[in-house]
Amino acid sequence: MTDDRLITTASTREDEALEASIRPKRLDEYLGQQAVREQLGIYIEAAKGRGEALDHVLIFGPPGLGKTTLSHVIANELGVNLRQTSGPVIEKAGDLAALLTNLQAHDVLFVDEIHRLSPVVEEILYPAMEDFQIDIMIGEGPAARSIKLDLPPFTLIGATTRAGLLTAPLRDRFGIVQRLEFYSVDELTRIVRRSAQILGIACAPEGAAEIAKRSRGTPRIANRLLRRVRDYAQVRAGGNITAEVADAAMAMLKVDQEGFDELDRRMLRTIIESFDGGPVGVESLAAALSEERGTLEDVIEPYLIQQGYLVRTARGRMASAKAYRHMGLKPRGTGADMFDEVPAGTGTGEGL
Ligand SMILES: Nc1ncnc2c1ncn2[C@@H]1O[C@H](COP(=O)(O)OP(=O)(O)OP(=O)(O)O)[C@@H](O)[C@H]1O
Ligand SMILES: [Mg+2]
Repeated sequence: MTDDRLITTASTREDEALEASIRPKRLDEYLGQQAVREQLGIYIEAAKGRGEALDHVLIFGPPGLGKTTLSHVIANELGVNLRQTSGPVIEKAGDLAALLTNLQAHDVLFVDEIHRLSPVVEEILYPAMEDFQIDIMIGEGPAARSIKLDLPPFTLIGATTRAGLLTAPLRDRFGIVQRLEFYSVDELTRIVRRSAQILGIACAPEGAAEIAKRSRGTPRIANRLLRRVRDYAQVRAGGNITAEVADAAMAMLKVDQEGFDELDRRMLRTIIESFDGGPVGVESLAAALSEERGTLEDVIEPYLIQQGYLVRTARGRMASAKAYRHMGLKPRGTGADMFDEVPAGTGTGEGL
């Protein structure tokens, strides 16, 4: 269902095609994520200086924030090959063993959706990460025996949308853990301007800013909106993306001032109207919206929470006063606006 969302964070075939040209390849083209870039820059330089493989890296953050991109950037900066796979694709221990034994010294093995590795496969990964060794079983039945293979020193880069789903032993084996944050409007403006330049799109700075503002803090969405606004500009406005053209295009696309689309608004409206503002459990909410729980948790709510529209409590999700106002409704007297006005940790005083 979410696949036809314009602002879906999942990548589409059109994305993939343009990907190659606009995906940053070096650390200095990777915009935003200041702290992550600075730290990784140091770790990479240090590992290269010592002539060692970079320590294993875990990257987590919501879809479309640049996990895959960053992994490629790291391999490029290290000057090594990157082999790419993903958790659900590695079915048998042997699949992983084949990947590992084909690596060259200091190569990067990128495992996307690493939280979806099967437990048997994960077991193989532990000694591989720790000692660059794997135990594999040869043969079956009574004749079966286990042999130890040495691996070249390599760097495992794992990416996941939710670090909470990783088992503790796996998580502990990553020396470097980086969390990607939603991008600021300024950062996204720079990303839009860079993409427009590469794709040869005439985009005024104010037009780029307008697109950036509605991109839900997410570069993938920013790049996609840029392409849709370009189509509109080409047909209706002589090809130039100004602030007004961007605004008109986005109105047509039904992306509102905050970058929310139908599904975001439906989620907020459902909490407010069907569940009296919450708290409502994520399962009930998913059922009411006919969406998968995972989609709500990974794709929709992180940004709503970060922006303060949604509050996650032990008893479920609640709409904040900001959400009521955004939907053109008057906030409830108690719970809802309490979360909006009272700074965290100041207790329950005010509203009650
Ligand atoms: N820091 C950045 N600077 C510029 N462009 C970026 C940056 N991060 C990501 N992008 C762009 O955003 C798009 C999506 O990034 P990417 O595919 O790396 O996201 P992801 O986190 O791997 O998403 P998913 O969880 O769906 O796999 C890419 O097209 C890339 O060009
Ligand atoms: Mg990815």
